[in-house]
Amino acid sequence: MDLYRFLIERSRSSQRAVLALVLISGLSSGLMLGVVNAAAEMASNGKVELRVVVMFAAALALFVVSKRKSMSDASVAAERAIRDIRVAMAEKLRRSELLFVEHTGHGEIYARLTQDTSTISQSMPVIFNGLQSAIVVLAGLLYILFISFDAFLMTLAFLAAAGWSYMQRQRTTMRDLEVVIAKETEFFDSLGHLVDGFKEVKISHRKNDDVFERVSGVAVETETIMVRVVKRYTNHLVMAQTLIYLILAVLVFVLPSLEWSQPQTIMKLTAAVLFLVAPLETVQFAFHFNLKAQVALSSIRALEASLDRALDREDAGQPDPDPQRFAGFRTLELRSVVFRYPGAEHGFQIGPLNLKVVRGEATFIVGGNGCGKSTLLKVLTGLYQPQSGRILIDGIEVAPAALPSYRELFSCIFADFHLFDRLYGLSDLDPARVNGMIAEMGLAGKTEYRDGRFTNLDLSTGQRKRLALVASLLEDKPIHVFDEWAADQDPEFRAKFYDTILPGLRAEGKTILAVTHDDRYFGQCQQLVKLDYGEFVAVERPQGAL
Ligand SMILES: Nc1ncnc2c1ncn2[C@@H]1O[C@H](COP(=O)(O)OP(=O)(O)OP(=O)(O)O)[C@@H](O)[C@H]1O
Repeated sequence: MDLYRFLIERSRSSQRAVLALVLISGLSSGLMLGVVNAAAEMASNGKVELRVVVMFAAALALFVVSKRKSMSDASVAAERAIRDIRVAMAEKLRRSELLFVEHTGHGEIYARLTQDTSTISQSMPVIFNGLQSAIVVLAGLLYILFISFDAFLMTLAFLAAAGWSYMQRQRTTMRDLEVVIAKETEFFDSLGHLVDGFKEVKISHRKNDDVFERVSGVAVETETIMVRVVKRYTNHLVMAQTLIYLILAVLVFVLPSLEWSQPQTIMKLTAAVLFLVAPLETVQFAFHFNLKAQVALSSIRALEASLDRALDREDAGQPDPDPQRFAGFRTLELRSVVFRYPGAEHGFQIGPLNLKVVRGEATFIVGGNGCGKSTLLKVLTGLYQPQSGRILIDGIEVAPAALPSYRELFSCIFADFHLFDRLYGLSDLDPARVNGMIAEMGLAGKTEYRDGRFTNLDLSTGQRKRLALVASLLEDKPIHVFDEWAADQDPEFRAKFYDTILPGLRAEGKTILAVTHDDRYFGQCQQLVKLDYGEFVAVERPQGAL
């Protein structure tokens, strides 16, 4: 039922109007059967009356109008459904917590938003067509009932047998389709590894073979299940058609031997049963697509439910964050903050941590690999919410509802930053100023800011970081966060970063939080924080600090 509600909600016409159109087109088609049969009978008696011709024309006109309108509504509804799902999911995705997105495979999101949505959209017109055909079948059955009760009972019994046999298999098919959907997610994931890890794959033929085997293996598994599903479907289709032909056989071979049967009645019944063949096939087709669409919709709903659970409560349903709310801050503090990664049995933990960051100062964070420096930055910037402890601005706790505004304080270049081709979130930029900054970063001739986007992002890691720095400086936020920014720079840019850029930012009143290993530049910070296994082992003012 979820699927029907979903389809009808997105139809242009009201729910009743859609059902009325389906009913009218089905009934008008049934009416044509009756009229044609009546005309045939009249023709055999020598004259076809004008009223029959008029009735046929009226039924045909009704059929054309209602069929066209209902089919176009179905297609519009299908496109609307895709748009609705995609927009709603993207909306939920952008409001969800970072941890959820980090832990959800890309394959899961892509498969739901591409494969499953198109399954639903392709199914919708077929399902609407199936509904109309079901009405035609119903009208045909009524017509048979009108001619002969025995023939009606027989046809009904045959159809019920076909329906019952179909229902028996439906659960198995549904389970198969669910497995196919899971396999498709796996396929997207393994394909993602092939593309993202292309260098590694290209350089080692054994790795190449293994990854390819995984991709093709999943494709073969999907094929095997789909072949099973399609075979079951075609078997059923053939069986249902065979039943129809059996009905015909009974009509033409058995009924004439019965005393009461008239040749004209048998002719009419034969025409009526033949008339049912095509709509019955359409109904079966629609059942098959209905099953596929239902399974696709359930998997979309499952991802939607996960997104709802992962909704960043502070980000959802709130007015837009206010970037100015904390912009004039003097101090930022962590008090007894503890953050632990959920899920894993011994999830990594940082804290309890106490730290005070003063406006206009630079805090450098140092520590060994995996000691929690990036995690600390995500907690400090409000991207991860601590399990306990508080974040204070000027001595006042940042309430959960204020977190989105708090996050607006920061401009970050994380170690795994994403370089956008456009300066999203910035408007009225002077391209000459942007290009001047690009030149200062030594990127002139490599990329350019033109027509609102960077002309080239195929840069070295260090160059990409420099371009990210241009974007970050343009954002003009009160706090700059750098996660090992200088690690990929040559000595010249490293020196420029520590000796010119950071002091320049401080001179503008900006606060700096930087993860670094460059001990020769520790004199450029006012606070040095040493982290070990998630705990601070030292928080000090380095010698020679300015
Ligand atoms: N999304 C995550 N889910 C679960 N555990 C994570 C996640 N991200 C990081 N970790 C774990 O947290 C620990 C600290 O990682 P983090 O990236 O904060 O360290 P780091 O000090 O920045 O390391 P590096 O210097 O190597 O960048 C690691 O053991 C890592 O496995």
